[in-house]
Amino acid sequence: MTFTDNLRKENEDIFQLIFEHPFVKGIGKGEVPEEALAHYIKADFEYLNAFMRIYGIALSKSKKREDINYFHKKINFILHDEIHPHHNFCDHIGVGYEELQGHPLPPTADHYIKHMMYHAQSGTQAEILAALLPCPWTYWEIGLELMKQYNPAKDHPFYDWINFYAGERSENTTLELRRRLDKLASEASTEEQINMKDVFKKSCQLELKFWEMAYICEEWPSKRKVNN
Ligand SMILES: Cc1ncc(C[n+]2csc(CCO)c2C)c(N)n1
Repeated sequence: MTFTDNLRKENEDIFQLIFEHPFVKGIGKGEVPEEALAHYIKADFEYLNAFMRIYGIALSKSKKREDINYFHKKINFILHDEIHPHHNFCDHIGVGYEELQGHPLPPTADHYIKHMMYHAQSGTQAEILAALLPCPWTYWEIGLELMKQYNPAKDHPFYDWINFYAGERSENTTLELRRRLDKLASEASTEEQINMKDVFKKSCQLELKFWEMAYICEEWPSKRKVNN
């Protein structure tokens, strides 16, 4: 069993909670409240910006040309392809993508981004990849799960979203990141491996909390909101 096989096994409970989350199930059923979709896009646009910056930090810590090329390509993929699923949600609610950009981050998205950013700034390449991997991995498996359970037809409102994440490129992103993390783990000390496991688990937990954040339209507390 590889290091990342073990990571997956140790976090089976969180993966299941993600598949069972009402937002995720709602994508499968084609029924997600409009406010939840808008809240998700507002936070996720900023999340993608942060993700690219973190790839940029990983790039700046790379010694090999091949690694520099890898992170460069991954930034490009987010810029030009990862936005398609966002457009699917925006089109469904009839709101322009630009309207949902530049909003402040709700608490959970802020926490998730700062968690990744902390490990990117202070950690080894292995630690950075451990923080990033749950992002593509949980989405790929969500895509597969929704495909299996709902087998959406072309007229399903989230056909594009589900097909994007169940597809080959989503699989390749996950498998490539796993391969890289497995290699780094094989060269890491036991202490470093324990740290990588903790970082990976926290990102899985924050993936779950991100869905919940969007579903409940989580906001920072303020007097105005408490009073009315
Ligand atoms: C909270 C959150 N988690 C994961 C994704 C999906 N995602 C974002 S960037 C990327 C590519 C990684 O190379 C993938 C799969 C998302 N949109 N939002």
